[in-house]
Amino acid sequence: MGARDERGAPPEGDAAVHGQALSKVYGTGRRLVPAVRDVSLKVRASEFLAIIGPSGCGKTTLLRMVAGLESPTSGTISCWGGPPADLAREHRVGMVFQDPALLPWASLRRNVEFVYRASGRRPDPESVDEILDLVGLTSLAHLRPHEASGGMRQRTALARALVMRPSLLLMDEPFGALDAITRRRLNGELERIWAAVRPTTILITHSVDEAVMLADRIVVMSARPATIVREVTVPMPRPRPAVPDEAFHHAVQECMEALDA
Ligand SMILES: Nc1ncnc2c1ncn2[C@@H]1O[C@H](COP(=O)(O)OP(=O)(O)OP(=O)(O)O)[C@@H](O)[C@H]1O
Repeated sequence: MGARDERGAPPEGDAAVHGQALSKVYGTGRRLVPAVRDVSLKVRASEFLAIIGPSGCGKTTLLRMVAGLESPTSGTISCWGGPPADLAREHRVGMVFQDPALLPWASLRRNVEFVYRASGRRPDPESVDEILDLVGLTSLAHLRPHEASGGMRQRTALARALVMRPSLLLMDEPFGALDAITRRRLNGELERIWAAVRPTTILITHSVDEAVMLADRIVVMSARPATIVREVTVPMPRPRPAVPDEAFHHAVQECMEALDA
């Protein structure tokens, strides 16, 4: 596999993320927990991939291997042709979790700026302004997390993940704790924000509708240990239609069938 180039584009013919025969078994001795089994997947640069599957099947484990936070028991994983940990070290990975984990004493803006400080850099005010504008927080950036709504806190988490323009955006149930109305609104906003930045993205979600609304391709996993049971391509144009169309319903149906199989 070739070396990465500076623009973040994968070398010709390579995937941005490439996992080959990935397996992960937790534990030792007689207390082994197989979490992921023989998963091979490629994610193209600027592709939006969603992962769905039964609760506890191993989705987070797979994402953690892509992030370089967990080593596979067997198989290989590379990001832009190198080890995932290299990408993380270069601050080219943005992550969003269900819990936004913001600093409670700092304003939303300072929470975004903190990403720079945590990586030993000075905050770039222009980039911070730009990302706050993109996530719709400009006029609310002075609030502290406890003064903000759940949706605002999750928008802040998204701004933190995107402010340093990562090559790779990894999201693990980012809207799982939000009410249905806020979640739906944020899905629409995420699609708009993502289209403006277009990082290579992997989203874990329990919502089939959310996966279809946002992703170019959906990987459906089996019960634990997670294996890929189906890949569903979502042929809908972007921006995605506000009202679900036939292609939407068809993709949802395909995912549901794969989950029920
Ligand atoms: N650090 C760990 N040590 C031991 N077992 C673990 C560890 N992390 C996860 N597991 C186990 O691996 C399995 C897969 O967990 P994982 O969190 O990857 O699943 P998931 O599909 O993301 O779950 P959910 O949908 O509920 O978020 C579970 O049985 C879990 O208990």
